Amino acid sequence: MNTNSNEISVRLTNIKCSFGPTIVIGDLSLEIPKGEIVTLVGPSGCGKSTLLRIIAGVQGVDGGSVELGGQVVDGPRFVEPESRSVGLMFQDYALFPHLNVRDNVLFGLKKRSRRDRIEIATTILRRVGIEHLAERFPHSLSGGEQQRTALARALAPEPAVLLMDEPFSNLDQGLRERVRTDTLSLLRGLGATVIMVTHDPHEALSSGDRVVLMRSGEIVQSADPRQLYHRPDNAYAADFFCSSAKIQGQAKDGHIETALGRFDPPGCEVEDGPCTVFVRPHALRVCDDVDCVPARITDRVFLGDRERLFLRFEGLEEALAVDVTEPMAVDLCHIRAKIVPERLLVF
Ligand SMILES: Nc1ncnc2c1ncn2[C@@H]1O[C@H](COP(=O)(O)OP(=O)(O)OP(=O)(O)O)[C@@H](O)[C@H]1O
Repeated sequence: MNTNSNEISVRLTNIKCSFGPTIVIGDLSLEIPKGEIVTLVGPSGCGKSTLLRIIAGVQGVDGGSVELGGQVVDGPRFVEPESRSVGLMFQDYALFPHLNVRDNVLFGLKKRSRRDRIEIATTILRRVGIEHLAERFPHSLSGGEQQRTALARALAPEPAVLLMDEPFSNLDQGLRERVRTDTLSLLRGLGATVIMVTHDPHEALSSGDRVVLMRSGEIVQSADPRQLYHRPDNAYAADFFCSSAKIQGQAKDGHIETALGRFDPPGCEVEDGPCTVFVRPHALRVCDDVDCVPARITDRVFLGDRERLFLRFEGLEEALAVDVTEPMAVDLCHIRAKIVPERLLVF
């Protein structure tokens, strides 16, 4: 796989797809450079899997065009899935139960000589770290080993783009994080172009070079994970990646007046008038400075490495969450806290 980032590996131009009267993808455009790992995230039914199926060629478009490696594969002309250089990896891995690990990997390499196929399979099994499992059958493998077998099978033909649909969701939490980290570092090392579907906001942020947030068949925002999290374009994107308390504000000359004080949030150009201020847990800090505001603790959730406190401030209906890492007395009822203005979001 190539890592020349100037080349576009996948180009979707104004694509549309409907099932009967239901528009599932409506006028969507997206470019993915070679070597980029993109996570596609959004609520259930927003069209993530349909988009993968369109790129794979198992679903056609009703309008627009799909290009892979500079070649049109759907739109004015249609290229069959088996003639597209696309690797697929599904949530359930779809391994062939009657074939051992090596033969599962060999399956996708039919067009080559037996000797070449064995050499390629051995190399990829080694890269993925399961060479020692080559003779084993899928039913005898752990979830993580099955995941690696499916990954090896998808990568063996050196596809121009690897499409992964919820590839880690079958693994339990502890294993999931480790397998995800290992898989992504392997894919980055190979310079693979990857589109990975997930419905998990944290997985999307931690896995993608770029995160594409979808809603109802459209792209809401496509950005670097940090930008998407810290500077979302709109309230939907802000809420998708982090729950926030919303407080009413009044904007005037770049300042925002709220029940918790007057702030100048950075990078926010809000028109004068009423606005909604999103207060995420990390936009609040427990402290004892003179400008801190007293609050009553209404609820606490112990999370191991931190504790989430819910604070009720005078003049605010909604409790605001804040995370603390220092142990707090269990009978503590009152506390003081203040806003970190640069972490506020205003819409
Ligand atoms: N073959 C089909 N015929 C009719 N409707 C379909 C078909 N495939 C998908 N849909 C509908 O298209 C919409 C998008 O489905 P899709 O599977 O792409 O969503 P998704 O974002 O991947 O959801 P999830 O996260 O739940 O898997 C859904 O409303 C689904 O019911």
